[in-house]
Amino acid sequence: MSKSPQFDIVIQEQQRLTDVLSSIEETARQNKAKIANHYAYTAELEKARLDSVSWREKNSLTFKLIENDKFDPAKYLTSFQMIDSPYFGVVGIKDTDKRIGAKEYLIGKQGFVSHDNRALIVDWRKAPISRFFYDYEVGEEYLETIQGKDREGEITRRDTVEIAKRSLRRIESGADLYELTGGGWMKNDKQYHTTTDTKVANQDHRMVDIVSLISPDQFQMITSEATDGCTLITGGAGSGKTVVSLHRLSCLQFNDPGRFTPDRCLVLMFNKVLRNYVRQTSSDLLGSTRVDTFSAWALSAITALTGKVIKPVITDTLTVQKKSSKLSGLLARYVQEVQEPEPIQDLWRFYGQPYVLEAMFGEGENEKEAFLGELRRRYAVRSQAVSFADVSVLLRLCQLREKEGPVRDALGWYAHIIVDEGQDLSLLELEAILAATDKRNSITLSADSKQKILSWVDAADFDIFHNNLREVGVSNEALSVSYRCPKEIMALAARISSRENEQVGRHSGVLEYHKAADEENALITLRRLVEQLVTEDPNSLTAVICKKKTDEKMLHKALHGIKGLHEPGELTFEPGALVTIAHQVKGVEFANVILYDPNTKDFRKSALDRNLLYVCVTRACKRLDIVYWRELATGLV
Ligand SMILES: Nc1ncnc2c1ncn2[C@@H]1O[C@H](COP(=O)(O)OP(=O)(O)OP(=O)(O)O)[C@@H](O)[C@H]1O
Repeated sequence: MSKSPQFDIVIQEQQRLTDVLSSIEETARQNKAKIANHYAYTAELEKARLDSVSWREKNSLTFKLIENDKFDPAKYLTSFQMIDSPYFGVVGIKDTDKRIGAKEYLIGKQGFVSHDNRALIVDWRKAPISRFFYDYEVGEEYLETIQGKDREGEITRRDTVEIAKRSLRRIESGADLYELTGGGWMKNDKQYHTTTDTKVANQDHRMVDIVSLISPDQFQMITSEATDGCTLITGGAGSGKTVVSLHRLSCLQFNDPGRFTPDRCLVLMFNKVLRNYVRQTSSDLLGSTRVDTFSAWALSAITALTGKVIKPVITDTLTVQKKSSKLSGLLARYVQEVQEPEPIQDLWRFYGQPYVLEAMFGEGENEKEAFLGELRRRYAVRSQAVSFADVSVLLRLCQLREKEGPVRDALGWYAHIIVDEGQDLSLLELEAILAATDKRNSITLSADSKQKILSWVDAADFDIFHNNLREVGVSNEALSVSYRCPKEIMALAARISSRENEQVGRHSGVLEYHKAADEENALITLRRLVEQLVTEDPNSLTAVICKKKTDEKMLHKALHGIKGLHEPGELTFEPGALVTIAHQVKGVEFANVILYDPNTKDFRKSALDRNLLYVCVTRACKRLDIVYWRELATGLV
């Protein structure tokens, strides 16, 4: 039997892991014993107090119990949760200070101090030390201030290790990759390992954390000291805006837990699909912090402000008018001039003001009259029929009416809010979010103007809000490398978006066009492709994306019976294949995307359609297939 080769680095790292694991176990054992001793002593004191007949002795024992409780080891001995995968990074330094000299740090998702008081693992959020890992290359000289002292030296090592179920699986060291395979440890050249590879291996296609992969510019944004005011993160599709925002909040919570408690933090996502996509990772990074859609949060904020539970009806023909930025200033004027105690009646009266009607309809006298008539009817019958478009107006109105100060979950409350996909929020929505933060207005806002896809939101709103943010302070950060899509797909995306500075992806993938003679043949091609992709790699996830809801149903029928095809309805991120529409996929990603029939009628030359096309093609992590039978939309040819 041939023996697998022995690599020194693997032997050393295995030994290190064994030492760290036994130290973690010994520390846990000793901590448990300390806690048990403490409780035994407490029980002894309590019994003695109960048995005592002298009040003087009872008092003395009560005092002892109070003192004893102050030193309860359970309060300060936090248990180490990451034993299966205790660290992911090894960084070596050679410090010019001889007392420090050569030293290696292990970087993990939780810090660990052993029973004999050695800091064995450093939490990745402890910036001064973890910066050695994230910010420097091997051979680079560093100059850092750590605990008030300037430190100089050279980085001697920067390796990434993968440990699963307490065993070492992989080491990336410089250009070398050591990997445990079925046949033992192998050494290969390092290849670009995408987060999709991790998803395929885990058979779970929701967002994965990137702590071991964070780039230097991402690390700077994540650990930025600007904790007050707004941090605006811009960047093209797949540049890491969402993951950077989530990791940034995780850092804030770690470094200032008293201020950024989970109940004072909020993460707002574009839609339910994106919320479900990030939830697992966000709860690992952010604990019980609420992650929700804007609408769900806004409804609960209205309840917090008014005590009313609102159930919006979906259809509203006046969405564009109700999302108009002009309403923002008019709400402030109305609140000054009119008093109306019932919140929804207040909303109908607001819309009925002449200056509001003017702003909503301009010269359109007939529309004004019709709307006014409807408002009078609603006011008379005390109608509660609020639409989704009314929600942000109502929320802002309730916030402006509130005079008492902070209201939990609704006004002046949050220490930090993350807003993802900010370009698709209206001015009123953005203002409501800002008003929900406390005096320090701490927000991370991510946005990409080339991914604005909602027709009822005015593109100028985001710029107005950005301009207004100057009052609370705004720092602008830009991400420029796309991590999601392969080169070929990014080159196509850059053509669609006409984005000159779009940096092409770092890895290669597949981009293929499949022209069919007619719809029937296009469906045959589609079926063949889906079958092929699902069979070739049953652990990956393929999304078939079309423009219209009616096509979604038709495609589902055409693919019926394929093994691994997801049921229609809410998207899940299990392996297999799914059919969805373009508007659902913003913010999420799939290993393979098949874009079905992106023709010139469905994707016209308008900016919105171009943006939607850009969103569709940039969802693909490995492979993009375009199946078509009509004239291809501009940008795709
Ligand atoms: N430094 C990195 N190294 C490797 N992968 C990364 C890195 N940063 C982000 N990624 C991966 O790139 C993908 C895109 O990240 P993310 O969804 O945060 O981008 P985004 O800018 O929000 O994209 P979009 O605008 O399309 O929503 C994810 O799979 C993420 O895990």
